[in-house]
Amino acid sequence: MTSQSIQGGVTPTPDQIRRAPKVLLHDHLDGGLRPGTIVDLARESGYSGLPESDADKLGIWFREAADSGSLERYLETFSHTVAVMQTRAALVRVAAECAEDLAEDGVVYAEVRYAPEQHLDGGLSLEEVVEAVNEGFREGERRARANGHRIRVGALLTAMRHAARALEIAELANRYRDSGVVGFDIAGAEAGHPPTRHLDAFEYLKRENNHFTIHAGEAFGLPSIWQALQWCGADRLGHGVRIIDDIEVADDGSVTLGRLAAYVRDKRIPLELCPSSNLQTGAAASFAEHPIGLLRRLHFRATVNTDNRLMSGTSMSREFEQLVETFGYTLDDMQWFSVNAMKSAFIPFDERLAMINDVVKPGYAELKSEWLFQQTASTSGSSAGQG
Ligand SMILES: O=c1[nH]cnc2c1ncn2[C@H]1C[C@H](O)[C@@H](CO)O1
Ligand SMILES: [Zn+2]
Repeated sequence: MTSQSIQGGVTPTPDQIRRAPKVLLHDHLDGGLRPGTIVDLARESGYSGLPESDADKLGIWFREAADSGSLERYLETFSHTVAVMQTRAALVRVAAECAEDLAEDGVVYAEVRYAPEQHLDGGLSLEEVVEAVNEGFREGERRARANGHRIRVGALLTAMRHAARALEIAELANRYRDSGVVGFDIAGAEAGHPPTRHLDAFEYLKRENNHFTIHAGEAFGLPSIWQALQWCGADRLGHGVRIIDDIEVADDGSVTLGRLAAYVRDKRIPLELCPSSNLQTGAAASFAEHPIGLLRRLHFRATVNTDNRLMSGTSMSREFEQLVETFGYTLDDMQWFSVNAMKSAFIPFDERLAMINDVVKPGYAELKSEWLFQQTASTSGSSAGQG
């Protein structure tokens, strides 16, 4: 049953959280496979390295193995998902199911990322990888629509920061920018792999007026965020959660921002926050202690994301359920995060605006009106009883 929170907003039920229009900017294709699909694809391709052959047990294995407190060990689990994503058919299936699963969870717009260079072992070219994933996303969008859900999915092409193919992948992203690819990213182990090693790729994208985000401020702190913004020119920060290291909260509750934190807030740099993932890699100790609470209060351009649904056993709804439970967030807070994310998307301004005005805001208005009607019904019910 819906209730009214102390802030005066409406505290959403789990069902309302699922139905609320959500916007996702940070989700890895190879971190979101259905366990049953991994088992199927391993059987079809002859991959014998899976730690479990039963889908339920495999799902648990991923969550536990990723729960190590270290980003490096978390990333090791991707060897199994990447291993079964080496053919055109596998990529189409995984991408289609990704779009379907997100739509089923009430996501209306998503940017899903993957590293094309990790899907070449079966003989595909970089172009064939991108085209297979695009085809899968379009198929998933169609199937979602047939099931009464509308979603738009754009791809972000990731380059691995320990490798040396960033410029090549940036060029690929640019070539497909009008065909399903909306931007570029770098990911992988952060410590020891500064983003400035890939300056040529970022400078190329800037010259092309293209968009990119950089994983920064997750396993490594402020220097990584500073480089991503001030040397590389990132439009958004993948995680960026360690910006908290530049924010001081005094005993009396007063807050002082350092120069970098002030810059991030003043320039409205979007933070792609991924709370559950951060708990697993050790970037935060608990939901209650996660910096998202403070960053939201201080009006940073904070967004809520899944990162890797398989490894964290999560979804957008689950992330929001925990935020609602921990911080008492209301439908207004959910709308604020969703509008923030939509404003920060890499699609053109007019399309972002249309999503905000025609999809996101009406969706929340409808959920809030459900609450109003429930209130009216219960009030008139009780007065009828009294009268
Ligand atoms: O949270 C992350 N930080 C850094 N790298 C990550 C994270 N989640 C996934 N990756 C890596 C592993 C994947 O194979 C790759 C492309 O999606 O991106
Ligand atoms: Zn990530």
